Amino acid sequence: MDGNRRYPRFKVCRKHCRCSLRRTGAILMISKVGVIGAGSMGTAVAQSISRRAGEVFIFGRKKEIVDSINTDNRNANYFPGLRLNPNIRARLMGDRLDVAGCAAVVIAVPSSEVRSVVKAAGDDLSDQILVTVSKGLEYPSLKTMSEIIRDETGNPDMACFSGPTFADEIAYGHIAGATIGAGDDPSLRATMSDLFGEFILDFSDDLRAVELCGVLKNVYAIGTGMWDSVYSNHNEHYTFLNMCYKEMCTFLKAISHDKDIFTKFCCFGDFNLTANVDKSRNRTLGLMVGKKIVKTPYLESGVTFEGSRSVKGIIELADTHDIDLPIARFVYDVLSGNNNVRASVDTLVRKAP
Ligand SMILES: NC(=O)c1ccc[n+]([C@@H]2O[C@H](COP(=O)([O-])OP(=O)(O)OC[C@H]3O[C@@H](n4cnc5c(N)ncnc54)[C@H](O)[C@@H]3O)[C@@H](O)[C@H]2O)c1
Ligand SMILES: O=P(O)(O)OC[C@H](O)CO
Repeated sequence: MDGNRRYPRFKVCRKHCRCSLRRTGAILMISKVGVIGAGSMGTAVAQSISRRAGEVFIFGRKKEIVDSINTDNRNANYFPGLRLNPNIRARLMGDRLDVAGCAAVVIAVPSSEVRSVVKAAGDDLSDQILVTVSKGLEYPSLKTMSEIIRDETGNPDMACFSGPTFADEIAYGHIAGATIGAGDDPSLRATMSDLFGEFILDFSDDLRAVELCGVLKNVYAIGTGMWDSVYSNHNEHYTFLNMCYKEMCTFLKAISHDKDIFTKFCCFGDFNLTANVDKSRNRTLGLMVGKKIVKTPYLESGVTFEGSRSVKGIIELADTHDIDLPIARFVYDVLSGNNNVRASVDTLVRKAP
């Protein structure tokens, strides 16, 4: 299906623009947005935003991808069949990031790279609105992406975007819901609504908790894949899914002041999507390790398996709140080389409260 056909080229309204950004009293247009990361999520988000903004610049580190976007309006590595909107241009990341004039910059690289990318950008990212879509937890600092970005840029204008949002489906313009995690500054929320106006949005003022939902759901998606590699009946699958969600919510209850987080897109929706749908890399990793199709270590594959990188951190973070996460520990144990998945799964069943 040609996703471009569903959205006529966005016309920048210069008079009564609904997309005006009202920061610090000034009326700004979404004339220019930066996206760091030319992988699947960076490209997808750029395509979505380009339907609502004047220009979108993708900053990539691979010359062939930058060239493919600029000469052929395609990201040949990630979406060879998708024609990118012509107002998307790509730039090679160099010593400086030329993000001057961008109303917002979206950070869409794997979580393990976020600190080095924003550190390298230094002052270039100090006065834009920064939005992270990366779902991970730094180890051993146990910091979320927004905490890392704030550390490195000193910029307080931070938000995150998280929900049941497979990149390819975003790129082709299919309906999706997402949670914006941001403080309660109404102008920041308004900017997010403008940028992500294609999505059904809900909001949380607990940015960290929204980010942790994205971390947790990846871990439990791996776990569900492992479980499903052993048990294949529907009752079994949904029983485990329920056990995972309960464990995730126990942790969130302890750390979040957002009492409604459990019903938001970043929590229920993203957990279900990632744990249930084989398109998920995290679920697929669990299935493949469980079925012994791949052995650990598998990280050399270059595939972005976020849950495997953050599982140790999430267990330690829960420990600091005196919370035990037996399913997360099971995931960590199997990923660390315990390849008797059936025995570990059976232990989980026996220990279930
Ligand atoms: N793909 C999805 O469906 C999806 C959806 C929501 C959120 N996310 C999150 O977005 C983040 C990125 O995932 P993705 O799916 O785009 O991964 P990806 O593997 O498709 O792409 C990652 C991109 O980042 C680039 N990159 C890596 N290190 C870099 C560096 N140091 N400097 C510049 N570029 C660098 C790679 O070259 C690659 O192009 C992850 O945290 C993921 O959880 C992904
Ligand atoms: O493919 P996954 O498992 O990295 O999941 C992608 C997104 O996070 C889904 O919202």
